[in-house]
Amino acid sequence: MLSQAAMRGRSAALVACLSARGASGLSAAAPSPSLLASIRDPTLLDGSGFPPRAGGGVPSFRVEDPGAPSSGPDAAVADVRRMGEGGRRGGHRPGERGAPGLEGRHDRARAVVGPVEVEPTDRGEPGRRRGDHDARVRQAPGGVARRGGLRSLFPGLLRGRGGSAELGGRGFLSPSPFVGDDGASPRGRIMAVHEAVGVCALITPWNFPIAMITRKVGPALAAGCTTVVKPSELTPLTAIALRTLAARAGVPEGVFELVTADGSTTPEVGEEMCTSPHVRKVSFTGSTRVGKELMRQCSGTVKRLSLELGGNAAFIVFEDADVDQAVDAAMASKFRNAGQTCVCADRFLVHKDVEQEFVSKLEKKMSQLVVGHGLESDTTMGPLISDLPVKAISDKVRDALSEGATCVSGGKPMPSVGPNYFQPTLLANVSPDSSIWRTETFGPVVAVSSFETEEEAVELANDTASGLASYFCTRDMSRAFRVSSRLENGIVGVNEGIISNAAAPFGGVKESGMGREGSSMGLSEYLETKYIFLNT
Ligand SMILES: NC(=O)c1ccc[n+]([C@@H]2O[C@H](COP(=O)([O-])OP(=O)(O)OC[C@H]3O[C@@H](n4cnc5c(N)ncnc54)[C@H](O)[C@@H]3O)[C@@H](O)[C@H]2O)c1
Ligand SMILES: O=CCCC(=O)O
Repeated sequence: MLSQAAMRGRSAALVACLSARGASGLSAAAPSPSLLASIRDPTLLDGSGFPPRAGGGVPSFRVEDPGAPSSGPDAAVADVRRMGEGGRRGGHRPGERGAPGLEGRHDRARAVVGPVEVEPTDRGEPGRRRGDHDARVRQAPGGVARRGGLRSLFPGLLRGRGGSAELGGRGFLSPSPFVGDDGASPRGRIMAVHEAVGVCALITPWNFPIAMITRKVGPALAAGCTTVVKPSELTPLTAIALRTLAARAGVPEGVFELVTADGSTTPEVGEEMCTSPHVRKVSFTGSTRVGKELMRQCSGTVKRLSLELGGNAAFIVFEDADVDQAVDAAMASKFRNAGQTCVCADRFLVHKDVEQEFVSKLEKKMSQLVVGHGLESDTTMGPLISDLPVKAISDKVRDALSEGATCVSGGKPMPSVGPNYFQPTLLANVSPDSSIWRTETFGPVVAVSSFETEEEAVELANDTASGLASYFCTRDMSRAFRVSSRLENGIVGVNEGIISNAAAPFGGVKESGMGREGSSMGLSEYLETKYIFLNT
């Protein structure tokens, strides 16, 4: 077990080491002018509370507002040189645990308000608003309410495990007598203690830029670990704002560090994190392709590894389903974040007896979606993250149609709204061999295929390498249990499309990854168990 001081040293060493390569390898994030103009509190991005080190030739990279009507003129970018700039000192008593420290501080209001103003522009999704009756579609459960839940959950769990503010999770787990194989009387005590894993490198995606960080940093800090976060190059601003708020709330330096990198330098930073002997754990959320590469890189130093990877969720509507309820669940699951959610329903399997009713009711609901910029008050579906997925999804839709699918609605980009928008799209008669069925879509396309028997539906749902989430709708309780246990997924939603919750274990099986986030299992990912035999 590393002492806290040693962990701090190592965390600092890691950051220094990354930073030493910074002149060539690290970049600073700078918002595009239109993005900067829409951020109500730019001081969240300027590093107040922990002054950035002077330039040092660190290059900057542009961060675009995905919802902007066009990319806009390439005017001078603001100087928001940031992070990853070396060898900071600082103390992290595990009892203090930075992220929970956000609670109850005078900064709390800003902690809630600030990133909301950054996040819709950083990644484009509309936020939840007061009196919002469309919240199930509009909401970001990666959004602020759940982030609050994640922050407060882990310290509570830690206390529940016998840890305390002072012990920092190192409370003894029920000592028990040691009895030898010969059955002789006890000759000692078996004890087990939880200890922090150590320095954790955390790599996160763009689609929920705050929640994907707090899901990792929250339990890591609660366990007494120190962290270095590398956010997506597409959404570094929310991470910077979060780090600024953490510093303002009193999280010591060296405990929650941030390294920003652009697309070209990211692999180098990732490799450093995965191969450094100082890093004891890597937790990655992102694509299966990158996750597999990081897993390979981590093998050299046998790191603890958590992988939250891609999905391709099936959504089954059985003949006994309440079709209205199924349509609501489908809307919530599919159109959250414009379909850019790892647990979004992708493959809709609908029993042939209710297919027509389901498709026509879903089409009607989809026609009510309002597509636009996330900061506009009536928007219920925002943009895709860039024009690359617009092109990829257009190609998949075109291929599906050429393979016999029919386009019930949508099917096209929306250049009049902006370069990154795609119509909410409903395809019927989709072949299970088409690429839109076989690979994660990450966009607002409902692909429907029909089935006749439960056996067939389960087989089609499981016929994929991914195993993150699946959903099904039924009014038959026996079927609910039977099908839940047969689906090869880490998460199953029954008659419900939104399944994320801070208190629930979130994660996948098969090629969707390993480990869980949220719940007490999310905390265990950052704790080692040490067995101590005390001969009495
Ligand atoms: N299972 C989950 O909980 C979960 C949650 C959110 C997103 N996802 C998945 O993430 C994907 C979308 O996110 P994305 O496009 O940001 O994924 P991505 O894999 O492209 O990027 C994720 C992160 O990895 C970094 N990265 C990319 N190449 C790297 C490399 N060679 N070394 C180190 N880091 C590298 C990126 O900069 C980013 O920070 C989807 O597949 C989605 O399903 C999964
Ligand atoms: O994109 C994946 C994470 C979203 C969620 O927590 O539901």
